[in-house]
Amino acid sequence: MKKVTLINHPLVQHKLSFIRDKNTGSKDFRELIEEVAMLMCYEVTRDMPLEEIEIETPICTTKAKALSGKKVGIVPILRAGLGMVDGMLKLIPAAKVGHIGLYRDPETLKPVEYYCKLPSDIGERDIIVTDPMLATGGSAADAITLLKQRGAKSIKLMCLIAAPEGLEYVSEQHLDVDIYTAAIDEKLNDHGYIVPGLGDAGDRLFGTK
Ligand SMILES: O=P(O)(O)OC[C@H]1O[C@H](OP(=O)(O)OP(=O)(O)O)[C@H](O)[C@@H]1O
Ligand SMILES: O=c1cc[nH]c(=O)[nH]1
Ligand SMILES: [Mg+2]
Repeated sequence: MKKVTLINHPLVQHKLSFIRDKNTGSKDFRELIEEVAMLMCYEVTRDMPLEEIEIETPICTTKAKALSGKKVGIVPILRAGLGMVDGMLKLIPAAKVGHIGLYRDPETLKPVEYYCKLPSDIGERDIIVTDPMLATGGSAADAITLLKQRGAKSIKLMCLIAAPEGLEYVSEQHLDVDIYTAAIDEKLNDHGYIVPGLGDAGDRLFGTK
């Protein structure tokens, strides 16, 4: 199994509690997801390569560090993954954003694809797939398969809450993908929702319930 990293920074955990709370409305829910995504992005990009450059401070010339030109692609799984994009773009403004539209059929719980638009140089980018919820893992696994079919070679998955079932499924299907999550919850219920979870992330973000 590839690495699963639990991001248990106190700020992330604190904000996640308010995200889970059913009394948190859409405005606060959106803002908190954006903030947590930014904090998580800091960890997910920890292995970005650096190179040495020369700069001039007001005092003298010195060697300094800069990101070594490795390009990043952020790929949210629509809809809910969109909520994590702006926070990440604040830290990596040069990243390009691809979109994969999937919804989970409520009867079969299988993902259904309805949209895909990716940067043309996807194979040269470090891809971070975002989706707050990793439940059965079907949506994330299909999105990653699609990315690989389109040429992506370096892929990480970033979610907020993962069920053990989803972690196992994605890890089995994609041995080469590291997964980052802020929580590993107990289980799925009979409708495929994460317990305790946060409910339906897309509906809470966009007020569609
Ligand atoms: O791991 P899985 O069992 O596949 O479930 C997780 C998926 O379900 C949710 O999306 P949903 O189908 O509700 O679409 P939405 O984001 O448009 O609401 C969620 O955002 C994930 O994409
Ligand atoms: O708990 C869950 C499971 C799938 N999708 C969600 O939005 N929430
Ligand atoms: Mg939804």
